[in-house]
Formats: sequence, C-alpha cells, structure tokens
Amino acid sequence: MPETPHLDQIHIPADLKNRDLDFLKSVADELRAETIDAVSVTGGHLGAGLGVVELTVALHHVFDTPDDVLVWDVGHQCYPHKILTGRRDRIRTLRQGGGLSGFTKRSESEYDPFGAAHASTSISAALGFAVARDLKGEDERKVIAVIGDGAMSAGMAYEAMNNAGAMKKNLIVILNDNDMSIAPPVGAMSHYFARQVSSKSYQDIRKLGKGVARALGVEDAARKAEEYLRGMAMGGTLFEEMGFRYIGPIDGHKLDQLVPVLRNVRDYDEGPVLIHCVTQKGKGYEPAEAAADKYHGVAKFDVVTGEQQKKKPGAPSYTSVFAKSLIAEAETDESIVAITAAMPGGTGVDKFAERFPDRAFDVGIAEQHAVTFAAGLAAEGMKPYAAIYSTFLQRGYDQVVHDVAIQKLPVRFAIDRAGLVGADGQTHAGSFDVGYLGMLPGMVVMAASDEAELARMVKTLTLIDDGPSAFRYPRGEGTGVEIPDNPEPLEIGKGRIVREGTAVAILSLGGRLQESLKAADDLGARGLSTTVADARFAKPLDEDMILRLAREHEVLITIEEGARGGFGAFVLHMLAEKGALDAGLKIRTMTLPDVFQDQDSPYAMYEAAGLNAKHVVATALEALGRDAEAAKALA
Ligand SMILES: Cc1ncc(C[n+]2csc(CCOP(=O)(O)OP(=O)(O)O)c2C)c(N)n1
Ligand SMILES: CC(=O)[C@@H](O)[C@H](O)COP(=O)(O)O
Ligand SMILES: [Mg+2]
Repeated sequence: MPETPHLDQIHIPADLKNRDLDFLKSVADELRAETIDAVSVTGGHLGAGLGVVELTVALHHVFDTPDDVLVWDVGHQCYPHKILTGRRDRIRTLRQGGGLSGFTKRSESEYDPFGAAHASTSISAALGFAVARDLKGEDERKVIAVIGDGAMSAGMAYEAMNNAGAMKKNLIVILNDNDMSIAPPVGAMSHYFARQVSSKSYQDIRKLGKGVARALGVEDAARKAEEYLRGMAMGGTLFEEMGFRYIGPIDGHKLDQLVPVLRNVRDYDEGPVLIHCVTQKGKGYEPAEAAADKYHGVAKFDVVTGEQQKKKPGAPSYTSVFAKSLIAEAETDESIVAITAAMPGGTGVDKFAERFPDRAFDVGIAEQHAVTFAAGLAAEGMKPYAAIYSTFLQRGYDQVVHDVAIQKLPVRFAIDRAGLVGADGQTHAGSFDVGYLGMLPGMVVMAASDEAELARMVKTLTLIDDGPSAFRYPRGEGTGVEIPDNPEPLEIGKGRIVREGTAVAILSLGGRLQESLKAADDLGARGLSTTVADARFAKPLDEDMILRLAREHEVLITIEEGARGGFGAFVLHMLAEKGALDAGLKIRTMTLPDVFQDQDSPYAMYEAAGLNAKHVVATALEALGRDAEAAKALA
C-alpha cells in the first residue's frame, strides 16, 4: 500500500477546501498511487482514471460537491473521484460481487448524481440538472459535465450542445481530450481537437507553465497562468458557434492551470462554457503510458512491473471465433464488410481490419450511425456485419427498426457480450436483445450454444439476403469444441436435439446448453429421462420440434441468457396459439430475473439469476410436484 499522508486527510471533498496548490499536488500524487494500487488488486478501468487525477482534485477543490453537480461521462474514469468522495475504504472492492460499481451510480453515493457506463450522456443529463436548478431558483449551484474526446463522437453529445447552446443555461462542460478512446480515436472531430491542441496558444501556455513555475513558484505561476488564460478564450471555434464559451486548450495535469480556470468559470454566469482540457490516458504510471491501449481496461497486475495476470490458456474466445469465421467468409465473398462502433478489439473487427483494411469501418462511439450506415451498405448490395455488443446495440434500436427491418435490408448483426458479462455489471449486461430483435417482423435471430455453432451462424448469415438477421454469443471463452474448417450453414428456423429422453424436455437457447446437459445428467440419475434441445433460433422458431417436445414430455423447460419477454415468451406464445398448452403440459420459462443485477463473476451472477444446472433440476422437480427434492437440489 502506498504512503499517503496528504490523501489520508481527505475523507470528503470539503476537506480539499482552503488547501494550497502544493498540498493539492501532493494529494494528486498520492491519489494516483492509491488508484494504481487499488486497481492492481481488482482489475478494471485504469488508464482513464489516471488521466483525470489532477482534474478530479481540482474539481472537488473548486466546486462544492455534492451541492454542485458533477456528471462524469461513461463513469469509467471515476475511481479517483470515488476515493475522494467517502468510498476509499471500499475502493479495493471495485467491480467485485457486493463491492463498489466500476461506474458512477446514484444508489452508491450522493456524490454520483447521475449513473453512467454507456458513453456520451453527460451533457444531456447535466443540462437537465441545470434547467431543473433554475426552475427551482437555486441559481448558485453549479453543474459540470466531464466528457472524453471519444465520447464526443456520439450524436447525443451534439444534440445536447445544440440544445444547451440555444438555451443559454449556465453549464460547464469539460472536454477531457486524451486523444484516445478505447482504441485510438477516429473521425473528423478527433482531428479537429488535435488541431486545437497543436495551436500556438496551447503550446504557449505549456511553455509558460514550465518556465514560470520554475521561476516564480507554483502560487505565483498560477496567478500568471490565470492572467494569461483570461485573455485566452478563443472565438470562432465549433463550440463557440454552438453557443458555448470555449476556453483552452489547457493542460489537464497542471493544477496551476486547472484551479484558476475552474475558479473563473465557476463565477461566469453568462451561459454554457466548454473547457478543452488536454490530458494523457494512463498518466503517471509508466506501463500504462507505454501501452497501446493506455491500460483502458486491465486484469489484476503487478504494480512494479505492470505485468497483468494472464488467464490460463483455454478455449478460444467467442469473439476470436467470430472474427476468424468472418475473415474466412470474406476471403471468397468481396461484398462482406465489418463495422464496429469504437470497439475494434472487443468485437474482433480489428482482426478483420488487419486482413481487409478497406472493408472494415470503425465509426466511433456512434451505434445509431453504425446501424444506418450498415443499412445503406446493404441497400447497395454489400453484406455488412455490424458487430456490436448487445448492450450498446440498445442505443441503435430505432435504426434497427426503421432503417433496417422495415426496409427488409440484409444487415447482419453480430451481437457480442450477450447475456451476463460479470464485472461491468448492470449497465453492460446483454439481457434484452432477443426480446427487442425477436419482436421485429422479418428478423432472423439466432444464439450460439458453442463456438462451432457460432462459426456455422456466421456462414448462415452470408446466405440471408432478403432481410435482417442476427446471432448472439457470450463474452469470454468458448466451450472447447472443435471448430469445423468449412462450417455447414444452418437450416433457417431449425433447432437440434442434443440428447433424447422421454419425461422432461429442456429447450435451451444459446449459452445455457452446457448447464442444461448437466441438469439432464442429474435428472437422469433421479429416474427422469431428459431430452435436451438446442433451439438455435429464437426467430423463426422451430415450431415442429417444439410442438413435438410439448407433445411427448410431461415437462417442458425453456432456458435462455436473456430477460423475460424473449425466447421463452416467444415459445409460450406459439404454443398457446397452437393449442399445445390446452392438454396440461407443465411448462416453465427460465430467464434472467426481472431486476438489473449487480456485478459479480458471470458464474455467480447466473447462480443469483437461478440459471445454473441445479436450478434447472429444481425447476423440473418442482413442476412434477417433487418440491422437497427440488429444495434439496438447490441446497
Ligand atoms: C454507447 C457506448 N458505446 C461504447 C462504449 C464502450 N466504451 C467505453 S469507454 C469508451 C472510450 C471512451 O473514450 P473517451 O470518452 O475518450 O474516454 P477515455 O477512456 O479516453 O477517458 C468506449 C468506446 C460505451 N461505454 N458506450
Ligand atoms: C467502459 C466500457 O464500456 C468498456 O470499457 C467495457 O468495460 C469493455 O468491456 P469488455 O471488457 O467486455 O470489452
Ligand atoms: Mg479519450
């Protein structure tokens, strides 16, 4: 544990008041060390937090949180903020079961006025706070949003600025420009920011900072910087045109620049202000600064060497199987293109881009655009694979409906991180895609039960040219099955029987198949011969197979890695329509519970969700009236 004599004096942000710059600098240094040490034992988002250490200290020194409202965009950079806002004693529980969330969360602290984890929401939320404040007549309270350069690629940020600029509300937006997203940032705005940073005024203030601080000492240097910065607001920037006063760029690691600038804008009450703050992702920790991803998200690591805990080599990840399979298809089909919204590594589109640089597109954090862009490509005869995490596709839903499905355009959705994802918790769970896609007319929706199935699904989608289609697959490693070199396409709307039995039928969609097979073993040992079927399709359903399961078994259980209103609901609907429930079939639908589950290991989350093998066993026994045995199975 690092020595932290200054940080130890800070229990809440008010303890940072009336402190001089030297003290604040020491707090910042110790806060950085504490953040590094904490994340070394928990893993998590490190680089972003290290880049905002000084900014966090300066904000809490200058403003009166929680009365002043501080909204962090994404929230993955908020670990230093958590340490300063009364959560230091639990900081080594970050992202663990029962521990602190890895993001800002309203239920966790009054210093987190707005929860986040999906990007680019902060300016909209902050404007809402500002308008409410004014309606309540509490004008003295300040509202600040901190948003990254990557998050600035999303439409929402501009929708919010457009609105804020016109409303002329007092609102402070801090653009935290570290010239990084998860991967190097993309897009014209990113180039625009880079031009601002290379401008003469920024280079001048950097020189001024260095020279003057040496000559005058920090307090005098701060006064000098303040004088300089007062005269520095530039006209004519994009932000000025949108109605913001633009200040910067300033060096976000220099408290002697940050503090006076923040003090000035705190007292400015003539409308919205944007401070362009230049920072470095991973700042102050050499292994992070040197890493290509600037330690965006890390496993547990050794603080001295920076070496991250390696996972034991296991089966290939679903993501890598997707990438490999798509590359194989694209070798012989030039119309295949791949799209990612700022997640090239996470989706495997980086691998596709290495092989086909002209056919891979990283559009930035812009899921809405990604979907409609794919629709345009499809309309022109290309075969776009939009590889988007289940949770982030939620943002592009109207585009899926309006631009893709209604026009029957053959966009292929490769939906990664389907189901529970573990440490990222509530906000990142891929719970809803089967429901929200399966309800759309004409959509084909599949779920892979293992990596060989995934390879077959990639192949299958190359053949669907008359409408949209999707397949979903979980985060992490596959099951270790052999992956065929030339995968056979699947017959649309056909499932498969994996094991034949007579009393109980388990109909699994996607990644719960292994648990279903374990449950079948257990039920078999209890004298209940059990059929296990892999549905493969949530839409269209394999009606023949499901009707047969309903006819020939006393109990039918559906199971899926998704919320209510998904696969089980579709099956129930179909069986009801066909009158297959009229004869007294004992049917149970096993889904994620109707709550937003907190983070934990994926296994523990499925355990809490009641979707592991023993839960299937108990469900079957309970359906058969063997309640005592069911209770024992769960014990
Ligand atoms: C809507 C949405 N899409 C994708 C992501 C995944 N994501 C999390 S952080 C991040 C990069 C954010 O970059 P930036 O805003 O510059 O913050 P930095 O990490 O550089 O501090 C991305 C793409 C997300 N959280 N939300
Ligand atoms: C903050 C954020 O949204 C991402 O960094 C996310 O945590 C990545 O998740 P994976 O680790 O599953 O790619
Ligand atoms: Mg960034």
